[in-house]
Amino acid sequence: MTIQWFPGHMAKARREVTEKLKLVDVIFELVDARIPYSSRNPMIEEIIQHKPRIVLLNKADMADKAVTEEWLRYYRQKGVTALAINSQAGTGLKQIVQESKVLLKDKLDRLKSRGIKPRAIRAMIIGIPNAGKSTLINRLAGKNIAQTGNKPGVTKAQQWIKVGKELELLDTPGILWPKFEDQEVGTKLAITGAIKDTILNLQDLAVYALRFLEKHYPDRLQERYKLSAFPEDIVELFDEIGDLRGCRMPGGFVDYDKVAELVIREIRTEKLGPLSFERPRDLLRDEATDK
Ligand SMILES: Nc1nc2c(ncn2[C@@H]2O[C@H](COP(=O)(O)OP(=O)(O)OP(=O)(O)O)[C@@H](O)[C@H]2O)c(=O)[nH]1
Repeated sequence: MTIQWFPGHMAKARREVTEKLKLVDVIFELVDARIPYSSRNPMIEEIIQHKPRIVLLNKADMADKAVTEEWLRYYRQKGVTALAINSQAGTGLKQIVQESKVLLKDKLDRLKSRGIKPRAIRAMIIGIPNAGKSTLINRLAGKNIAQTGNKPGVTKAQQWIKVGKELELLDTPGILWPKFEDQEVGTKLAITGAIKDTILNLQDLAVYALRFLEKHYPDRLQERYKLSAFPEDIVELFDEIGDLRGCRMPGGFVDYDKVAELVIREIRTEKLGPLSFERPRDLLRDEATDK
């Protein structure tokens, strides 16, 4: 979905989420497991206040397993419940209900002690565009309710979706904006396909991605593009990939736009395997330098 996040739109999105907050016991904050930091709303804590929250690292099938484990540990250390899930295949979803019960145990016990009949836990999903909110809603509902893909959701009366006996989910998710004013965040969102009609230059994206792969996944890069060694100069790397894949302009020169497009497409379609573009240790380093 392409949303123009003007201040007015942000205020409206925030208002909508705040309104719905009153209806639920717990928030499911959906992020992209490949970029858990960049795919978050920068104001999420401020917006949801003290509402219990579970962070769902979605698209875990596309992320580096070992790095996802690091993220889970990172959240655990912060006292935040986090789960790795794949909404498309439906893996990890049972745990969402279990963890919600754990998180809300005190509240439910309190209600019970006051003689209030136990009721289902009420939840809503919040996330930035393309995080997989509709896919998750449909999976949890067990049928096609929310519209998936990259189109704006259809506005309709709010409904509760029953997820077994113990959970009720708002059928419309809360959509919030990412921290796109940060250039690196924008780049990662574009590489992972969260920003579709990118205003960022494709060659810039590919340069960033190739440098990142060189550093963190050198073997996969080498294998995919049959590189004998890593050239010092990024232009040479573009040349090698272009030569190998026949990305040429009419005169026979390497077409760098074509190389960039190819590299980004192959990353998005997992031709280089599952990749994670940020690690908690980068974040911890940033937090340390901020102080
Ligand atoms: N591989 C993989 N793809 C997923 C997963 N979850 C969602 N997707 C894909 O990600 C894309 C976006 O999913 P949506 O459910 O439309 O995302 P959304 O958050 O509702 O998006 P908006 O409507 O733009 O707010 C779709 O192409 C989904 O098929 C997942 O766990 N794994």
